[in-house]
Amino acid sequence: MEVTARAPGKIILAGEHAVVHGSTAVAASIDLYTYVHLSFPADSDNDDKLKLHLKDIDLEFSWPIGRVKEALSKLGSQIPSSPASCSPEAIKFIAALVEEQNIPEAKIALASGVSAFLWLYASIQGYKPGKVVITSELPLGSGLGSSAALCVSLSAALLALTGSVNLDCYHQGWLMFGENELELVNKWAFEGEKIIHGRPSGIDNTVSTYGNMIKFRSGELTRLKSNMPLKMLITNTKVGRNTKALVSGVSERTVRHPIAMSAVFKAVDSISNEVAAIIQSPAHDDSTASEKEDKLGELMEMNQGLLQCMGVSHASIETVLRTTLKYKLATKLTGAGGGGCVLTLIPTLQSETVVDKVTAELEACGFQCLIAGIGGKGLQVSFNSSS
Ligand SMILES: Nc1ncnc2c1ncn2[C@@H]1O[C@H](COP(=O)(O)OP(=O)(O)OP(=O)(O)O)[C@@H](O)[C@H]1O
Ligand SMILES: C[C@@](O)(CCO)CC(=O)[O-]
Ligand SMILES: [Mg+2]
Repeated sequence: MEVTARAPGKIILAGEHAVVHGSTAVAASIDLYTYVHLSFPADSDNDDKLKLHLKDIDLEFSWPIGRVKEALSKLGSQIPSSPASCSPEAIKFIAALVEEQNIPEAKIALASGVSAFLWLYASIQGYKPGKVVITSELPLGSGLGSSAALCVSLSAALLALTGSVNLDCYHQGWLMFGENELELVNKWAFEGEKIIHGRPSGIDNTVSTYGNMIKFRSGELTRLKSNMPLKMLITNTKVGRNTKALVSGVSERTVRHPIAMSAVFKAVDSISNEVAAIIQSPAHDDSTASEKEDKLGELMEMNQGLLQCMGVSHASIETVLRTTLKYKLATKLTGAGGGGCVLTLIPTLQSETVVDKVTAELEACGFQCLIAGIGGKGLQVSFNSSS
């Protein structure tokens, strides 16, 4: 038995960080995916290992399944249908299993992803030998939700082979889960995100699971029906950063300045609600379409100012802002900030020459630009071994 699951990355149009503190945020999936392939050895193989291959990072891990069982079974068994948090005690046992693998120092950021893998695997599949191969089209640790795409695709592949999922409809070899299964995957993915992020709001795993465009507040999801074609230039500053550290930095600032920060979060909440309303409102002609784009651009600039207030901008992000401003284009960071990726709104009537010029100028600074499709499908699985 084998399965492949894929889950998309995301952009946040408004509300990152503030969403951790109860504000509304708006996010959309993008057409870059993380793929997880899960297979079990045949009984005749006599293979008693749990193997993890991070293919594009060129790292392979292997644990005797008895070793995983010895480390984790003292904590009692998990029930696949009841997502549970990884306790601090379990984190310690898992950290020991990861340490045994001697991840090279330059790739040590992957340790939290491998820990999330071990927790999700043992919780959903128990102590069964198996092999997981992961590939990703997303840049890791860059604000495009690589951690959530990993946790969603992994939880889905693991749950798909428990034999208790309903498959909803057929789409070019990729199948979609039913509503109850999506909810279960999303809950497990959130538990994985907790291991990687510390204190996630849940927006990244939710948009990766459900796809399209969503409004999210305090764990509540509202699906948005976009009435606006959106084109965003995504610039990867290639400055490495870590979502966990940035999220805890904002929390520390909130402890130091509770009243000021609460006003900032309230302003972000209003911006996100306005962004959601603009995206959903119909445009009757070209002029209302361009008015909507102007408003959206202005709200993105306002949100960026407030993110700077929270302390999550970065010199590289400011360089992107200055560069795009020369072409009168609105820009904000996306995801946790501190480097990573930045969004620039490209108005539908914008000439290609301007897009080419701004891209060339950004790439001359050493950044990497891409235009991704926005608002596509969320999680999908395939039982076809060739996909
Ligand atoms: N394909 C993958 N394989 C292994 N680990 C991964 C993979 N994708 C993500 N991770 C784990 O997630 C970490 C990056 O997560 P982080 O939340 O910091 O960034 P992000 O999710 O890309 O951005 P953001 O949370 O701002 O959207 C990596 O360092 C690694 O531990
Ligand atoms: C920074 C943050 O708001 C978004 C990261 O993509 C963290 C979270 O919501 O979990
Ligand atoms: Mg993340």
